Amino acid sequence: MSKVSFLGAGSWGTALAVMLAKHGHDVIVWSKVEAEVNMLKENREHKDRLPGVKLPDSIVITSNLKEALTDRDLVVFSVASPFVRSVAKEVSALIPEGQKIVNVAKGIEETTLSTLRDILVEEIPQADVSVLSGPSHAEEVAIAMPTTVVVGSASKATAIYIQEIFMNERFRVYISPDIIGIELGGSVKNVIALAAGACDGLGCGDNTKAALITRGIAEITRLGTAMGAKKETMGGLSGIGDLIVTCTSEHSRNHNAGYLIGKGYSVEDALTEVKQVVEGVYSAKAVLKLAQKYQVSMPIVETICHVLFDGMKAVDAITILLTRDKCMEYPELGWLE
Ligand SMILES: NC(=O)C1=CN([C@@H]2O[C@H](COP(=O)(O)OP(=O)(O)OC[C@H]3O[C@@H](n4cnc5c(N)ncnc54)[C@H](O)[C@@H]3O)[C@@H](O)[C@H]2O)C=CC1
Ligand SMILES: O=C(CO)COP(=O)(O)O
Repeated sequence: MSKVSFLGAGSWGTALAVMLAKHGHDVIVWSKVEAEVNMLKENREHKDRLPGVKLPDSIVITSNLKEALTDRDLVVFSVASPFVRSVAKEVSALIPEGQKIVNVAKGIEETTLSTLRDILVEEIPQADVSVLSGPSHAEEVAIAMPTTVVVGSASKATAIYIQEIFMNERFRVYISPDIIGIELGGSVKNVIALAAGACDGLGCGDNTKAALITRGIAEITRLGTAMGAKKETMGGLSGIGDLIVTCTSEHSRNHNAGYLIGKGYSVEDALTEVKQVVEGVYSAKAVLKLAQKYQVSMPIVETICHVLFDGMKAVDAITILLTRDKCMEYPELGWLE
């Protein structure tokens, strides 16, 4: 059994911690948020995020970083993307050479366009940093609904090490060397899910949702392959798999925020209403800047940015997307003349 610490005790960190503890691992959960630590200690339950899911007695909750980071086999980064850099800076001096870290958050840093793993590698250069992603809502993982994810790592041995820790009869873990593909899929799908939610809020139908998912994965694939990701990963769990669940699930924070925006809420009001982190809002501008940098067309991302940041109405966004210049579905196919 392994010694695993979680940095970040939101719904995802808590759900994974509960799962690992139930499978016999020695689990410590740390949070920067004092109120969260107190609530978890007092109630042995994350009342805000995962009501009804009891923390096994074996889980240690702490606000002491030294306690959380001494002699651990694996450190899981489960803070929301806007806090990955600050937490990484704070913990770096306590992380030993070769420490295995796995990031489970999804996002792109707006100011640097760095992926979250890039941030961890930059701030904690002595660590061996991997990623875990896929269609996996915390609410379902916490109650052991069958779920599949993929771990991306530069080293096959590390990928297998992390796979061994997380895998159980209800949580299947695949491994892959395509770290950038996994990270981009997980980050960009949140932006597309905002659009899918907005369409639902406007009362659009299943055709619209299918169109967004299909053209969404086309955009993710264009950006991903331009940045060195493999096409296969875009058709995998961290690509189309996560895009489908985020665009369709009642649990999705991004879909729910988009839905409210489609209903006419301001972005601010929608975020207040959803309460938990809506990563697509934090990543949208970064994804658009990446599209410009790599000169790929991402019309859905561009249009949702106008809705989020320039006051465009969601209903007008649909017209704009549908009336763009006529084009081929996949221009690279061409015709043999
Ligand atoms: N909730 C889910 O079903 C899943 C979430 N994810 C990803 O995991 C990440 C975390 O998501 P959730 O747990 O849902 O978010 P959440 O909103 O439930 O929790 C975020 C956590 O970040 C930490 N945090 C908040 N403010 C902080 C600060 N100032 N400094 C340091 N840490 C702070 C806290 O522990 C907080 O609970 C996100 O990137 C999300 O996309 C990935 C898969 C599933
Ligand atoms: O990434 C997720 C599920 O795989 C969570 O998506 P939301 O943040 O939209 O809930």
